Amino acid sequence: MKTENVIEIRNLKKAFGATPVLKGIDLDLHNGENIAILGQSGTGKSVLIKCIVGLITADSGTIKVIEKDLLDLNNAELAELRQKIGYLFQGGALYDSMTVRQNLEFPVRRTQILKGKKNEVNDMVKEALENVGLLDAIDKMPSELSGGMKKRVGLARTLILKPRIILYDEPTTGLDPVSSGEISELILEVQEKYNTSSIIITHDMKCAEITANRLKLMVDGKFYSEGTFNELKESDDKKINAYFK
Ligand SMILES: Nc1ncnc2c1ncn2[C@@H]1O[C@H](COP(=O)(O)OP(=O)(O)OP(=O)(O)O)[C@@H](O)[C@H]1O
Repeated sequence: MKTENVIEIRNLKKAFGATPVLKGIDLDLHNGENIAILGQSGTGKSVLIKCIVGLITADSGTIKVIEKDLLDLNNAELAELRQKIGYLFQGGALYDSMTVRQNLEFPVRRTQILKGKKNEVNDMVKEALENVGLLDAIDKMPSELSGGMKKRVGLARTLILKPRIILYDEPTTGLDPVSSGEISELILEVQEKYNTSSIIITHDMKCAEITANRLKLMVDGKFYSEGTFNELKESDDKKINAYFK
C-alpha cells in the first residue's frame, strides 16, 4: 500500500537578501507520523515551518499540503488549508489580556462556522482543556500560569480546531525536565488520539525520543541525515552523534 503523505516538499529554497537559508529541502510527512527536526540554531528550521504555513514565501521548489500545492492557492484557499494546520509557536503566544477561556474561543470565533453557537463553543473549549489536563484553569489569566501550563493552553488552543497537521516550534524550550517530559507525552497522546501528523522542531533529545517516529537532522539549510532515534543514536557520524552526548 502506498504511504499517504500529508506534506510533500521538494527542492525548497529560500534566501533572505544575498543569504541563502534553505538550500534544497526535501521532506515527506506521512499520515499519522511525527517527525522531529534537529539542527543547530540558525540552520533554517523555523523558516521551513513558516514556509509550510505560508507565513514566508519560498523562492523556488514545491510544498504540497494535503494534496494541495501551496503556491497555486489563492488567499481564500490558503486560509481554508491553514485551518487544517495547527502551529504552536515557541512561546505559546497567548494573549495576556484574555482569560484562558477567551484565548481558546479566539480561533474558533475567527472561523465563523460556529458564530452564535455559544454552547458548542463552550463545549469545545472545555474538551480541549480537559485533553491537556487544565480544565481548572479555564478562568485564569495567562500571568497566573506556569511556563508548562502556558504551553499546555497553547496546545489546547491549537487542538480546538482539530487540525490534521500540527507544527511545533521548540515545544519544551524553557521548561524543567519534568514539565518537558509531560509536554512530550502530551504531544504523543495528541498524535494517538486525534491521528494528527506533526513536525516537531526541538533541541530536546528526550522530546525527540518520546514524540518522534523519525528524526531528521538539518545542517546548513539541507537535510543531512534521517532515521529513528535509535538508528541515529548508533551512528558513528560526528555531526549526528554530537546530539546524543
Ligand atoms: N524574516 C527574516 N528576514 C531575514 N532573515 C531571516 C528571517 N527569518 C529568519 N531569518 C534568518 O534565517 C536564518 C535561519 O533562521 P531560523 O529561525 O529558521 O533558524 P532555526 O534553525 O529555527 O534556529 P533556532 O534553533 O535558533 O530557532 C537565520 O540566520 C535568521 O537570521
